[in-house]
Amino acid sequence: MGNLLVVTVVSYFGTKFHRPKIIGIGALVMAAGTLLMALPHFLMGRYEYKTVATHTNDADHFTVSSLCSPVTQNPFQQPVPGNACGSDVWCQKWEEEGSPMLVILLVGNTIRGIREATLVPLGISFIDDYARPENFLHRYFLSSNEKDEDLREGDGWLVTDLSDNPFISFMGPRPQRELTPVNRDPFVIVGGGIAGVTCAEQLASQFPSEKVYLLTASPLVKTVTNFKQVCFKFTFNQVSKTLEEFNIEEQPSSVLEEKYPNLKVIQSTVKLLQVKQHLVQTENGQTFHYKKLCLCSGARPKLLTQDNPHVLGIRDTDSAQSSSSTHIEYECEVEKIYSQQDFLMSDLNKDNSKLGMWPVYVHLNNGMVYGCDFIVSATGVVPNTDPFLCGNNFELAADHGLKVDDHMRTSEQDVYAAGDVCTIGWQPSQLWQQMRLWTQARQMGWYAARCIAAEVLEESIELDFCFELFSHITKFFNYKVVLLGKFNAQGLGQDHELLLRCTKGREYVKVVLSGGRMVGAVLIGDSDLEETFENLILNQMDLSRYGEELLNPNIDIEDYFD
Ligand SMILES: NC(=O)c1ccc[n+]([C@@H]2O[C@H](COP(=O)([O-])OP(=O)(O)OC[C@H]3O[C@@H](n4cnc5c(N)ncnc54)[C@H](O)[C@@H]3O)[C@@H](O)[C@H]2O)c1
Repeated sequence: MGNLLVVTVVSYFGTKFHRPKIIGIGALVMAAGTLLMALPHFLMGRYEYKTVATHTNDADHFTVSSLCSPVTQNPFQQPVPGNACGSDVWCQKWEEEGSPMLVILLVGNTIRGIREATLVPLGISFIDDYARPENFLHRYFLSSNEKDEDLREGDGWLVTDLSDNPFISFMGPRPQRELTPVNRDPFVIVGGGIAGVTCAEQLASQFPSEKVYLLTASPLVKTVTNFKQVCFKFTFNQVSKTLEEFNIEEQPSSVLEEKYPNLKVIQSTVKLLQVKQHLVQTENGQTFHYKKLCLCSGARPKLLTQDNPHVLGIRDTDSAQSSSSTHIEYECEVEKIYSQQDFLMSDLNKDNSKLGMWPVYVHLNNGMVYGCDFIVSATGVVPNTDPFLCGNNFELAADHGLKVDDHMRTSEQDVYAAGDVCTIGWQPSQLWQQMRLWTQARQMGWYAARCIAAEVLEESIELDFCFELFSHITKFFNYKVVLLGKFNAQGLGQDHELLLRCTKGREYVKVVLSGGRMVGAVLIGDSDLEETFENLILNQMDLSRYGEELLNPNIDIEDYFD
């Protein structure tokens, strides 16, 4: 009864929590129920016989009669030596005591039954999730429908914590049966950022009859809205090849699940990955056996020091400006960060005692020392790879990202990666570089899903065109900003020239030329040059003869190159 009362609730909600803990709580409940069941034994006093079985000469014949009945119902009734029961008074008393005892027994048994609800569905599913396929217990628990159920649930469960061998010695030799293959979830994606969500959406729509699991540590997921491949007003029907604009919205996971019925979002941090077993485990105790896994766990701000609470991390402040209240130290690195206590005890304090008391001090490698209220560390990001590395053999890039090939595959089989967590391992095009930005996270998530699909469907796939030319559109102080190719002359050394055009309050245009060819551009404001420049960069047309005319505002450059 207890089992029936709670089994539905426990099976449904139990999986959302740490199952061993719930099973432990179930064991405590069972202990309480068992104690309650034992209670009448101590409350009732000595056991008194209410009936007696009398043996007659006929060996097979017993007569049962009530000792409480004043009237003998059976001619063969014998008096029971030492029996106090014979009066109506005593029998009445016994019945009065009996009913609460029965209630206690009933309640105890019901509470005890509750334990079944935690042990059976959660226990069996826990073993299913955690036991390795080659493990005998796994085989035993999952494939032995014909075996005795109590043994499976009870005794077998007790030895779960033991290793295989003692169990096998106890149970006898391993049955020579074929191992039932682990039922794998087709697609598992880790990370509810832009890369993970894009990948999950793409897979869910391409494989509507397959389950897609998105496991994410964050309570909200980041979704792309208002996506458009940039379309320019001058060439109305033409869509840009690489430029795209979209908004990012944080939304509850239910929005995704409603849109894609085969997509399930699990809000729990992944704490373990075993690539050999194709197994992912989350903090809430759930385990997923994947066919294809895509890791999109993003990156976290790189901190100058982990130990000081006065050092805060943010992702990017590329554009710190000097003002009367801002002082910038150029061409230096942080040598060391001191807490107040450490600083006062250090040698530096002797020469810098005029600095006064500050919560935190920073020593730069140009010799300068500053006291501060807090330090903002905006020194880039570190890919979130920690939970995936232990016991696996991922190849990492110099920036600690998971190295991926041109199909977004990591070095481990069936594991893909996209977004900030990965670092490209292929030779990039001359005009593209990896930067950890929204645009690339979306493109990589989308392309990773297409690569996974191609492999599942045994189709071939080419590196997507978005990796041909670096392009990024964003907003800065409400000005549209377009970055194209080697917009900062990255990797060009001295081998480049710059053309600039600036109209105060309206636009800023910078073009990077190398060998007479356009290789990059920065467009701020409403220049409307992005499509033309995208084409010029992709075509690699020789522009030497146009010189500075290229940015002459009186020339309609669109017509010029049409
Ligand atoms: N400006 C900002 O503050 C900011 C912050 C984050 C991301 N971004 C943008 O997003 C881009 C990256 O997108 P992305 O999708 O690669 O990363 P992301 O940082 O947007 O998302 C990573 C996701 O992975 C989840 N995650 C991390 N570790 C996990 C774990 N062990 N188990 C389960 N989930 C885990 C996080 O909860 C998060 O949902 C960046 O390039 C950047 O442009 C910007």
